[in-house]
Amino acid sequence: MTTPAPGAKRPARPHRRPKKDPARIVAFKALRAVDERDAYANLILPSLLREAEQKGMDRRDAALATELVYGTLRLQGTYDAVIAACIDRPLREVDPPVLDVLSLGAHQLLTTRIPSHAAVSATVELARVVLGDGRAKFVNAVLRKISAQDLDAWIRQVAPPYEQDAEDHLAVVHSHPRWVVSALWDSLGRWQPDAAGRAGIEELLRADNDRPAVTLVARPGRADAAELLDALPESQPGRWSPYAVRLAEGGDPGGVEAVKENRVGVQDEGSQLVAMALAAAPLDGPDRLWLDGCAGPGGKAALLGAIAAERGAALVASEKLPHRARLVARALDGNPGPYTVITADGTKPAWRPGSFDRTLVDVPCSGLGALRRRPEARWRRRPDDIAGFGPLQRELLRTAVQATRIGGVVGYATCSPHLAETRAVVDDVLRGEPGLEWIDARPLLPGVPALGDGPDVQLWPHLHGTDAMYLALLRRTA
Ligand SMILES: C[S@@+](CC[C@H](N)C(=O)[O-])C[C@H]1O[C@@H](n2cnc3c(N)ncnc32)[C@H](O)[C@@H]1O
Repeated sequence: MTTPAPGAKRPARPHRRPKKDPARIVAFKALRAVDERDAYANLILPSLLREAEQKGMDRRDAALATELVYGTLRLQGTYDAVIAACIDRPLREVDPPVLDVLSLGAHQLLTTRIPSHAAVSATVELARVVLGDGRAKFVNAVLRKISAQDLDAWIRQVAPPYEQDAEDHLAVVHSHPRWVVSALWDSLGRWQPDAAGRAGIEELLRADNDRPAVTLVARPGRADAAELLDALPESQPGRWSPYAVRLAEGGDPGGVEAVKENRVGVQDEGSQLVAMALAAAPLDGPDRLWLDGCAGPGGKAALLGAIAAERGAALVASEKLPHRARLVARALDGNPGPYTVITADGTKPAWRPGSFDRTLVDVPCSGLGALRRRPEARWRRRPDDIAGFGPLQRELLRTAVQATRIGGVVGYATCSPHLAETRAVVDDVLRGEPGLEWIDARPLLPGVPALGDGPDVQLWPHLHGTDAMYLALLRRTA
């Protein structure tokens, strides 16, 4: 081989086709769908994985794609701050697909164990496939800057010091919008005043970024937790609910026979506790007919239906949206006792006042209590959404009260700890309805610690290992 003479033009490198890496391509497609079409990662990813598996993607690649999507979405706020420090224009001027590739690269470099050189080269190859060679060069340059230091060093560089602006610091470090940090901190301070310092809020924000275990519910009368624990290696009993079983990491509920038979469902332990507490609230007089007024997709309805059946009571499960009412019907299918699923607007009741002995309204809310399950939700929500839910939440609680007989019990639940969606709603309705008595919910969640000073309860991911469910129980007295 002859060496070119000094100064001679180098021969052009033969064009090499980029290597297609199925895991990263799936991860990129999922991020695009979340970004472009407001898709939910937990819905879009399984369908993309199925498609890729049909084309030969193996389980290891599927696991990598899953980790890349959830990890990138969870720490998006932190990665955005790092990427912004590595480019010379505002982030909003970067094309969204380029930003998605950069975020995937930042995640691999700063949070996974993938060696830096492999993270950069695999992400640049991805960029060549999905963005083209020109933009891949830009990706390469930015990723090389990111790889110059580790996550801690980047955070020291891009987050304001805690002492200077605590909320902004926490927002960058724990990748939550600032207003969400602020709302969660207010609520934690209200419920856990002794554990709402810096350490407390950081534990909560960290818990939002942890992947939650998949929890099953053994619907009473149809299955029991012991049967599941025997059948599922490395599964663990629930912490608080006797019906709960936590799957081992990576466990797939779709493969569990009892889930296929609908005797067992997938349900966070916090949701199980809400249904159990409503069912356990003391009642004078008959206990025959229960209502779930906001039932879709049917998790709580299925547990309530099973408990009601054991007691000889019937359940009416009502849901406004027809497609969600169909999910409720599926969740209740095979329930051992009587039940009816109806499609109805809970604010325009399809039942006579005072019909029910127990009523649950698990109202539509911001979902700020389930951020660990829906990593993209925190970036979609806006502070205005909270006020937007308020009138409907109050109206649904008021109609639930009217639906319940005197002496009966109403449960108001949200999957949000935001004070404007929890205490403030119940306080307002109580002010306008003199015939209501607040029931202390704490004794109805036996063994569950750190429930505050009552009478309502707020669960927390970092303290209870559940979603941040809120529950108030009211008895109709007049
Ligand atoms: C938080 S979800 C309920 C979750 C359910 N309890 C479970 O555990 O599976 C709230 C539900 O209320 C429904 N909804 C919204 N507005 C409603 C209304 N006006 N009347 C009845 N249901 C409504 C939503 O469609 C949604 O399915």
